[in-house]
Amino acid sequence: MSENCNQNCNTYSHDRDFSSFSAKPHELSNIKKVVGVVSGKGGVGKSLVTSMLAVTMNRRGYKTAILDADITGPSIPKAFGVKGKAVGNELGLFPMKSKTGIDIMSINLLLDNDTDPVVWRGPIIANTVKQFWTDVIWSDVDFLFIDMPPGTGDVPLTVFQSIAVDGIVIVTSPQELVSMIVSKAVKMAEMMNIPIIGLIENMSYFKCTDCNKEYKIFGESHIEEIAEKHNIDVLAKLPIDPKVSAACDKGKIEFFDGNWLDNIAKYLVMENGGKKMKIAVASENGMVAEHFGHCEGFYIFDVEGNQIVSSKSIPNPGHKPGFLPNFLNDMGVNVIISGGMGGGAIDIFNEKGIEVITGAAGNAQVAAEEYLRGNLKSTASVCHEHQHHSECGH
Ligand SMILES: Nc1ncnc2c1ncn2[C@@H]1O[C@H](COP(=O)(O)OP(=O)(O)OP(=O)(O)O)[C@@H](O)[C@H]1O
Repeated sequence: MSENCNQNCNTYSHDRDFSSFSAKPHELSNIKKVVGVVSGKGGVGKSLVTSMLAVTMNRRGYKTAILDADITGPSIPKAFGVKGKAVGNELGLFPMKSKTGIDIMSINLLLDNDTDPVVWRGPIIANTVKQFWTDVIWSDVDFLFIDMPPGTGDVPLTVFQSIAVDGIVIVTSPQELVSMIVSKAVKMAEMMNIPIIGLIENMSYFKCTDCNKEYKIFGESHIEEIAEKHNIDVLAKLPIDPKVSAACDKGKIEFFDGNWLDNIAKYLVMENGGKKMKIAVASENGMVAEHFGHCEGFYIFDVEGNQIVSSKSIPNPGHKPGFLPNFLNDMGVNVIISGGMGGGAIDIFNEKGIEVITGAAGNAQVAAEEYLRGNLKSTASVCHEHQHHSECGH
């Protein structure tokens, strides 16, 4: 890790230097950035945030992976619906792939029975995590997210000593204890000289779907004051969302709908120097089309380093159920922007790991540029057949 960095620099751009860590990654691994997700105490949604971060970056076209270091409470495979046993050969152990291509390694993918409890002592747990780093072949990973063991005790400390983590995200919930818990996590990061990317407050509020009112179920948040005290950023506030917990329970976290992690995604993209991606905009006379399925054509914008470097316009090849999302996926599109879109098309895009932005309007290129600046948020609006006479691309 760079000598120039201290915990206050709030950046995690480091040259990969593994010399000061006790464990080296597998020689066939190629990992660009390692982001640890920590919590001062259990049950605040650390695993959920880890999963959503990996999904969010995967949707942006990055190769992402999750190392489930929460050995005694491994919940990542279940959230992704990944079952079975990870395989290995004489070279090493291979992670298992989620439906949208996220690499996952977890103790639950090695146990005979995933309901077997892991009743190991701290050093064995820490050693297992170390092996997930040294013995697993993580090939061509842009972002490896580590779901850290909960708390700030011996096990996470040993893991941090072993693995070259580029930065950590601290997950909290809005409770009285938070100030103390965050302080502990910050101190741990300081001791290890690991940059803190920022704070994520989970279960921040609950939004009533009938009246749209927000209720602070766990009380008022003090996250801003806490963040200011430690000179770190609040990157996201996640609501309590029954759809999210249902998605976890059904193994479908990859298909969550929500843009709560856009800020942190933007930050990670910038820190990675931007990247190549393709944005498609459903268009009508150069403007964002109101209805995806029956749009005139698509602008395809090639992006490098967060800038549009080229664009082309292609006619709509025809509207058949399910056809267009697959067509755009085959073109390597990572993001689709439209006015409205049918639920069926949104589901297929989500399954393919393509980010969907609906509710956009105005000039097509400006919409793509606004997306890149982080200013274009999806309204998540779904067209229904009766509203648009089946024109939204079901
Ligand atoms: N914002 C949320 N909305 C709805 N459900 C949530 C939310 N956050 C977490 N949950 C649910 O709460 C449970 C605990 O979350 P999770 O496993 O992510 O916590 P954790 O901090 O990793 O726990 P531990 O530290 O014990 O491993 C899960 O069932 C998850 O689906």
